[in-house]
Amino acid sequence: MIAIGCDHGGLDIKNAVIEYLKKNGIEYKDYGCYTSESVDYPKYAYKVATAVANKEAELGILCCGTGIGISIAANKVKGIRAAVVSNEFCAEMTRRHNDANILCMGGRVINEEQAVKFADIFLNTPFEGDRHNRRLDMVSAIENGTYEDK
Ligand SMILES: O=C(CO)[C@H](O)[C@H](O)COP(=O)(O)O
Repeated sequence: MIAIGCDHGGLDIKNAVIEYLKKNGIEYKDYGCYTSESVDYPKYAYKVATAVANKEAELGILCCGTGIGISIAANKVKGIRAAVVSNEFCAEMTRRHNDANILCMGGRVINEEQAVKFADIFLNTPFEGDRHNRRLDMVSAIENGTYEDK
């Protein structure tokens, strides 16, 4: 299951991605928001990030105006690696190298077609493992307060 959410700035691209998920028979849960009324992005970041961190969802997608605020908020949840993406290369590499578990995009930065393309790449690209595991272990150690700078 894919967890998806947005604020008012990301609503249109989120809806475009939802259409893509439906067309491709990909199971998803939409955590809101659902209208263009102004809302606060941390609320939706928290809902999607906790669903991913608790393994209720395999991956998440979050959209706000820039993708930045909602990624900052999502990354406060332990175990989350949320990445803002605005090109195809980064959509691919954040899965291959960073094992990102939430894709963040900005509705004031990219269009609906790009959002669907980046989501498609993100959802279909595997993590490469190998040397990247060592680096992600270091990231986890920073998160857990056990990192030793030597
Ligand atoms: O991009 C965002 C956060 O990074 C928000 O969507 C943006 O800040 C909302 O702005 P406004 O309240 O002016 O519509």
